[in-house]
Amino acid sequence: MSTKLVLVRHGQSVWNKENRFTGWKDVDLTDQGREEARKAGVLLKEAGFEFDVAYTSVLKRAIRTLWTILDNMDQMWIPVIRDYRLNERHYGALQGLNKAETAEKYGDEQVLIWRRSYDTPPPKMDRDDERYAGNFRVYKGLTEQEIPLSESLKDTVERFVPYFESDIKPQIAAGKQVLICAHGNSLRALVKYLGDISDEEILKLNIPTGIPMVYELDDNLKPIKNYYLGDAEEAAKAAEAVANQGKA
Ligand SMILES: O=C(O)[C@H](O)COP(=O)(O)O
Repeated sequence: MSTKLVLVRHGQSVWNKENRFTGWKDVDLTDQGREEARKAGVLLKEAGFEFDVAYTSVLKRAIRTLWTILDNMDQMWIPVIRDYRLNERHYGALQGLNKAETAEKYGDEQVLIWRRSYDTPPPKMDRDDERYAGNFRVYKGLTEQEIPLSESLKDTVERFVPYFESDIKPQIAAGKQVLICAHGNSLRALVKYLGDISDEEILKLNIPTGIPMVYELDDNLKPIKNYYLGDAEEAAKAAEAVANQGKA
């Protein structure tokens, strides 16, 4: 028997459009992002998905994408769990900077390391920075250790995977159809873990906005196969465009 798990990166956000490092900044979707979310909902509905529970981050670009998907599937009634552990990887002091301009200043190679290396985090944000997540009510219940100043993908794996194991995996194991709506790098963290992808290989993975990614899992919840719903060529092109965002 195979179980399906669906992952969706939020639709295009305002800072995706402006090509700025976003991380934990709570920016909303653009009109294009809303349209991507609508299309994702239609694709999932047409493919016959019936979700039992959905998980998302505490960032509005992912939450609104999830709402839009469920609205278009007429499944807004299912339980939705928001948790900061699904948040985007924290981009540290880079948050807010333009990616191409940062590449002009520091070089494509350095920006690739900050964006895609497994264990090199971007430069840290200071705790007295107004952007520090501890200043926002949504994160008030977290300890200082839980509020990142910057994260590598490895740090994001260490934040997200234990939550996946303790909270999401038991639902899948119980036969529930689960939808996860999150972010480019928090989903890369999960994909790395699910597929046991090496630290080197994960560098090449870029996840496009708003395209549902379906995982078929075996009884041990190991992936049998995974694919994007809809036009595969369009998904590949969109992933390539994400890869190029960090070039001068
Ligand atoms: O946080 C961000 O800027 C994006 O959501 C993901 O960015 P990346 O593709 O540059 O890692």
